[in-house]
Amino acid sequence: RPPFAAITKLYEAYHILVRNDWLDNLEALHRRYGPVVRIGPNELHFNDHEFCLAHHRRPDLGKCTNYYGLLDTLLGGLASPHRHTERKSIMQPLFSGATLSQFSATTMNSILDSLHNRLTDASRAVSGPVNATHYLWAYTNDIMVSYLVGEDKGYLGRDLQVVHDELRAFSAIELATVLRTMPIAKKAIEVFPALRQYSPLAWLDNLVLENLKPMMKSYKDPEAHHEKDRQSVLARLWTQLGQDAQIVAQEAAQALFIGNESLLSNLTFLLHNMMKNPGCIAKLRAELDNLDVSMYGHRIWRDFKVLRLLYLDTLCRESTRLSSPGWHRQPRQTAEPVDYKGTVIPPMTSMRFTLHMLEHDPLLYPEPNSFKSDRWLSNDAQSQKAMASSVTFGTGTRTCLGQFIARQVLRKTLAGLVYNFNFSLCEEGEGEGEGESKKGGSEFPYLTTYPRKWYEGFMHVRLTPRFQSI
Ligand code: HEM
Repeated sequence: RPPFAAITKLYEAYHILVRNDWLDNLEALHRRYGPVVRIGPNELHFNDHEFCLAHHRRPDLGKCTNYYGLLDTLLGGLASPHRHTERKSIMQPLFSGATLSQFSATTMNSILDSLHNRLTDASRAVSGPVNATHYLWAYTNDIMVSYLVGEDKGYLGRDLQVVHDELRAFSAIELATVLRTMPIAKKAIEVFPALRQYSPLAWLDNLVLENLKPMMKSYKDPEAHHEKDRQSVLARLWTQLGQDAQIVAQEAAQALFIGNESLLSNLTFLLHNMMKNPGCIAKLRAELDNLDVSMYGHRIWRDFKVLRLLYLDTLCRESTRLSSPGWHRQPRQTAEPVDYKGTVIPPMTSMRFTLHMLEHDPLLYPEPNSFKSDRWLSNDAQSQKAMASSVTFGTGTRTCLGQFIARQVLRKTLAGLVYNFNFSLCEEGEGEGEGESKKGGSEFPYLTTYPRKWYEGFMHVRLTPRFQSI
């Protein structure tokens, strides 16, 4: 089961790079063979929600380095649980607590103002649809870059198509697949690190290094010292991660890379789900109407109470559940043998599960492919179990570094958009400009996370302001 997978990792490469049917194939294998299937020479894939969650709580699990490719010296890919705990204890406070609250109440709000202004202009000036993918991409980059390097690059104020085309790191998943299925490609990058310059991560490395250099100078030369240079998250990473430029640059690039694309994807799903479920928009507006708009006008993201709205929260939870990408597995291994329902799994076997499959578990989420945000409203035992079993932001000790930022961005942005604009989805193809892609096969190609270049798809939205003056 399946014999080719037992011999070579090219089985995986074939289904991802050639057939482009990895998730469908995986689901078919589980239907045929049960909850455990072999997907590589030393790799088992599990579709057993309870077991996966319990297993991932073990403190001795390591990440499998071949899967995490270029991330394997960074927080997101460090194999050793001990080294990961050390690194996380340094990095997590920089992505939560006071640092995040300060950012959220100042810069994040200003960037939301910019998004709002730009969309207001677009909704008044343009008779046709807007390319929401371009807007959201510039917006998520403004958020992530300001958070990391402490400087607002103002992407939302520029030509949005140029920002999108220049900055989006396409084909990253293909690169990851090549690195994990063809170890020689990974070795080549280890031996010749300069090759990374030709990877989708190059622009991020350069952006971080460009900001790291003046900061390093500020530490070396007290004359060039600017206090601001030492307060950014990047500066704090620099001092706290042992002033190692390469590690700092790559940790920051990793956070930018994951953050940009996952926020874009999640915001796109949110808007898509709203437009497909207009009843939810009406209910959300009723909840938003309870806020006191006299203080902030229509800029309701400035009201911290937005982050406490229950219905808004359920919409975000449901949309994030549905947006879990099918390519993302969670491979872990341990030096101990593992008992799986009476069968002993040898030490160092790579044991994996796919977030998407657990997030679509029909036992926990009835009608798993439907957008049913009310499933998060109830307080009964079934809902509590569903809540506790959610793996949207990962599992065990290796949960998402950016989950607190992400939660705030999703809630504030959705509230601001729904409160201030009427929007509807254009038919596929309608509003597509010259040179824009429609490839990709799926009904809504813009929902693909980390797409290939030319296969990205764009979400076109018809937008009108809800209020006369905003
Ligand atoms: C809604 C948006 C997001 C979702 C659904 C999400 C999901 C995830 C998941 C499932 C993992 C675990 C990956 C694994 O174990 O292989 C993870 C890890 C990670 N995420 Fe996110 N993420 C989101 C936003 C962000 C943002 C905005 C950032 C940037 C600050 C970020 C940075 C990271 C990092 C650095 C890790 C590795 C953490 C570690 O291993 O300790 N994520 N994320």
